Amino acid sequence: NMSIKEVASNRSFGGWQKVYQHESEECKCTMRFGFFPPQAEIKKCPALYYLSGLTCTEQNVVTKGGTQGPAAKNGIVVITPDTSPRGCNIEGENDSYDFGSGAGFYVNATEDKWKTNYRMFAYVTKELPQVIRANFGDKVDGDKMSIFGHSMGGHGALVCALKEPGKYKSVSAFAPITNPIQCPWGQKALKGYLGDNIEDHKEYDSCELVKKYKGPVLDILIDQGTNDEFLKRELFPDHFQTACADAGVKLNLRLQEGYDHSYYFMSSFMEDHINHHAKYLNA
Ligand SMILES: N[C@@H](CCC(=O)N[C@@H](CSC=O)C(=O)NCC(=O)O)C(=O)O
Repeated sequence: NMSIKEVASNRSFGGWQKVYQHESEECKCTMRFGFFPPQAEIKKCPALYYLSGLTCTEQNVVTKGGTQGPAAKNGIVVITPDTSPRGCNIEGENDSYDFGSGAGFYVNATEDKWKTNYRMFAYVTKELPQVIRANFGDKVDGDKMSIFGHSMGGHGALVCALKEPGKYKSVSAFAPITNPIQCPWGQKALKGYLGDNIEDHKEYDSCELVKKYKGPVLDILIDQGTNDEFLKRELFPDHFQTACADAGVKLNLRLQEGYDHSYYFMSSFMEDHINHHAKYLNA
């Protein structure tokens, strides 16, 4: 079932910021996503997917990310999925901010309790692009996709690009969780969704995945605030920098003086990220 229902529509920067909902086959629940097609009436636009962080729905970036202006300027559709399945009645799904609802971590879960619904990797990389193609074939150029995200969503974006070589024309991230197998947020989520085998966790760890990446040349942009309250405990951009250097993958890691982990930080550099993707999407 590819049908979608509009739940919000607001004029913005000459386009329309939409929110849709649909019944997801992968997540077996109703999922929402933001959709901003700036020049829908004029030409088919390439698509840029944005993955949000812990506690977010599709709303956070729609209202605070500042994506619409730069997306309109570059003629890019921005698609912003939710961070997890919702309302699945799984025991414990709402118990913590960093696991379950709002914290899908963009994996395909294998643990019994979670595996039926928590399939955010398949949802983001396969189902949602199919839904977009089926509903907006006239608005969106389905062959041109890129991906970026924040924190848990920065991890998600890097993992999607590294696990699906060639699917995305470019990738970038704000303050990503780059080495989840070594940080508390990542260890909790990967153990909870995937079980105890560390080899399975490595399949969703950017530092591990970049070591064996064999796809088209990547040019990764990462912005990281130096006053980010999660930098030392959860994010480890230096680990990813070393892993990229060892693997010969181009990474532009920019340390932004005084910025924290919030949307104030991201909205400050949103235009740079969308310009980065435009270079590849509009080539
Ligand atoms: N003030 C925040 C603290 C936690 C936080 O910064 N959450 C981030 C994602 S963290 C990693 O994935 C976030 O995007 N929060 C939502 C927001 O709109 O800022 C909080 O209490 O959420």
